Amino acid sequence: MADRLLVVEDSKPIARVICQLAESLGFETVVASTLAEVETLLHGDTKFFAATVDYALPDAPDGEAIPCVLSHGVQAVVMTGKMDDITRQKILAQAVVDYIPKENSQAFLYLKRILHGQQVNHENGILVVDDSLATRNHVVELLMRRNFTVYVASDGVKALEVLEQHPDIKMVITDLEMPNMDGIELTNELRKRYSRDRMSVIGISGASNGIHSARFIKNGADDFLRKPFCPEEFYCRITQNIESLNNIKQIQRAANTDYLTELPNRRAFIQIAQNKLPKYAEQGVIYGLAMLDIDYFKKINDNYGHDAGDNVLKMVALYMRKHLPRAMLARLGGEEFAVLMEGVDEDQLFTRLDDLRRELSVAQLPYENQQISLTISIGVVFNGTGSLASQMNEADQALYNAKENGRNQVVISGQED
Ligand SMILES: Nc1nc2c(ncn2[C@@H]2O[C@H](COP(=O)(O)OP(=O)(O)OP(=O)(O)O)[C@@H](O)[C@H]2O)c(=O)[nH]1
Repeated sequence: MADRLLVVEDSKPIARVICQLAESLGFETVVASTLAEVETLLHGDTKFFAATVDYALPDAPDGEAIPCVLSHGVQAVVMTGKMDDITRQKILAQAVVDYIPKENSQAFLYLKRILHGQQVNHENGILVVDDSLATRNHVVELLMRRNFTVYVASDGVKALEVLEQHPDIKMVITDLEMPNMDGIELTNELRKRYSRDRMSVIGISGASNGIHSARFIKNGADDFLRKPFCPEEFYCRITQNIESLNNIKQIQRAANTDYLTELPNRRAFIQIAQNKLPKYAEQGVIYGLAMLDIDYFKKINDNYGHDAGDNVLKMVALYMRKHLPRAMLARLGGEEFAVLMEGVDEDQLFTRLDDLRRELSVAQLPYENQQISLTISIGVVFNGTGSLASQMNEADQALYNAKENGRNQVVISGQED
């Protein structure tokens, strides 16, 4: 069921814009235009994930809807036309997610970013390291408001233990002075274990000069906060660092994924297989490497068009996923795919690949109003001994033999006769 967003807003056009952007994020929206309506809704059975709260309403001109929403355990993002410092202080003194001045259309883009963050931030684990319980609790409370998954440790040594147990942690916020292992030593240790594209480190210190920020950064931290910090600055730095980690992850994923089939591409296959082969040899794991190619694929493009060809490539990838759920699959390029499968003997591997071949050979792949039939050829190396490149060549040679022998077959290298 969709999460529900309460939109507290007396201007109908603004409420409509907020509802549209919230619905584009998958929220179900309920609008209230007065404090009285808010109270009625919150006393009812409807559960709300969060609320956007207009600061001034006809029956609540001075932000009275904010404590009302918060007292019902609903997170509030405040939208305000008032920009003065007293209003800002008054809003920030309450446990709101954020406040957004309604100055221009940027405000709505920012709101969308905040709401999306509230939906997905639980996927981001953040470790807070501080020996002061008061500071730790303050930072934890700020992070919880933004729905992050939060862990705590009271010094560097304990922080490393927590990190071992929770691989989902993406960010460490660490104080400088702590017993056993201080923030600088911890940052150093973290950088030995986690690269910058895997983990973000933010240092915190109360020192008034700039020395500590430079020390943190030079020891591998990504950012620095000076105590006392205001919630706005804190959130800006956290969000920016988390977003850049997630952007790097997305770029890495795009660079390693075939856009059409969403299988790993050649680069990813080679990288992963090159890591796996020495481990298989070391641990005596049995495995097979196969090259798979669609027969006469050019004719499919010629007869049905390039889009139909693309669709066939996607369908073949789906059949491969179905028959080889535990194998590593990849589209190497064009109409050529690769399979790396561990823990199966030669007969089992042959049977799985041949089942895939057989099912595809009798399938009628639908495309628009047409049914497309095809066959595939597969070349396999079982428990190869050479480098990945030489095993791929060997599998390619077996594939070539499968094509030469009439296509629509699986050939295991060394068993051609
Ligand atoms: N639709 C589509 N076609 C592609 C794509 N990449 C490569 N091709 C086409 O795949 C075809 C491959 O043709 P060939 O290498 O001659 O091989 P084939 O027709 O499958 O013949 P055999 O492999 O000998 O059975 C070419 O026509 C390419 O244009 C793609 O991403 N989408």
